[in-house]
Amino acid sequence: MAYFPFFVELEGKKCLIAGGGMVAYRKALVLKDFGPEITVVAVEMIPEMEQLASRCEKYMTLIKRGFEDRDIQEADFVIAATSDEELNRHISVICRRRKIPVNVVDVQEECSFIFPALIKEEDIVVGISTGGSSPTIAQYLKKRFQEAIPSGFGMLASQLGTYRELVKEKVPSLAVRTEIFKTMVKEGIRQGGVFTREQAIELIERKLGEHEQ
Ligand SMILES: C[C@@]1(CC(=O)O)C2=NC(=C\c3[nH]c(c(CCC(=O)O)c3CC(=O)O)Cc3[nH]c(c(CC(=O)O)c3CCC(=O)O)/C=C3\N/C(=C\2)[C@@H](CCC(=O)O)[C@]3(C)CC(=O)O)/[C@H]1CCC(=O)O
Ligand SMILES: NC(=O)c1ccc[n+]([C@@H]2O[C@H](COP(=O)([O-])OP(=O)(O)OC[C@H]3O[C@@H](n4cnc5c(N)ncnc54)[C@H](O)[C@@H]3O)[C@@H](O)[C@H]2O)c1
Repeated sequence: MAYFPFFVELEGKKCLIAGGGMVAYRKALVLKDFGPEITVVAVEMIPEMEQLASRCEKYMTLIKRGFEDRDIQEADFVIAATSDEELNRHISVICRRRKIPVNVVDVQEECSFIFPALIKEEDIVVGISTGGSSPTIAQYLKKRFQEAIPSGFGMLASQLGTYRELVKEKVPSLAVRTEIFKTMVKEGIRQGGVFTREQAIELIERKLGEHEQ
């Protein structure tokens, strides 16, 4: 059965990662761009994890010791990535019991959520999953989609996001608003990923004028 891609706000959420090896590090690296507070509990950390934590001091805490059940108490979601399979399974069981979403890296039956192959361009996020059938296909599609996304597209989306309130305020009709947003995207792409506020205001006036006639 296919998995549904909920897009969840992680900013300020508490993430616990058990394990401090390369697999745990890769998860921390991906997640940090989505703003959760990450706590890593592991007997040993690879230097990459230490460096990442010192770069993201405010959002990452490293605890060097063995995992203890109480570590999940505050967590909004958990990733089990230790080299101890038995422990990873145990973490999955106690999280599920408390309805805390849990991912056990590479062990689908112990996951309540799985990781997609991910493309992130600022606020544009593409998550590709095969429901676990073939992570290699997910990775292959990611490369293809990455090539298909024009450069600067994330920046353009963020920019257009800042005009949404303005358009909603000035343009009462949903149909005209939609037309304006479509024109902004088309023009933004043509202009290499930029659509200025002045152009937005000019476009709003023009479209309002056209629809008055
Ligand atoms: C997308 C990605 C994200 C990430 O890991 O962050 C991811 N796996 C990636 C790569 C990858 N993983 C594996 C290979 C080796 C080739 C192969 O086995 O196919 C490769 C490719 C490579 O490394 O070249 C091994 C593997 N993975 C799982 C199993 C268990 C099993 O099959 O039973 C085994 C066998 C272990 C063994 O044989 O022992 C299971 C899962 N892996 C998932 C995600 C979830 C389902 C995603 C989906 O729906 O497709 C799920 C269910 C759970 C989870 O981990 O969340 C990442 C792409 C990275 C990127 O973005 O570039
Ligand atoms: N490296 C890979 O590419 C890869 C790929 C797929 C699956 N895996 C699996 O994922 C797991 C992690 O891989 P890795 O390469 O990061 O391993 P690793 O050996 O580099 O790291 C394992 C981490 O688990 C920690 N750990 C072990 N027992 C612990 C405990 N009781 N409490 C807290 N922390 C504990 C260790 O301190 C270490 O930080 C392994 O089970 C591995 O088989 C690895």
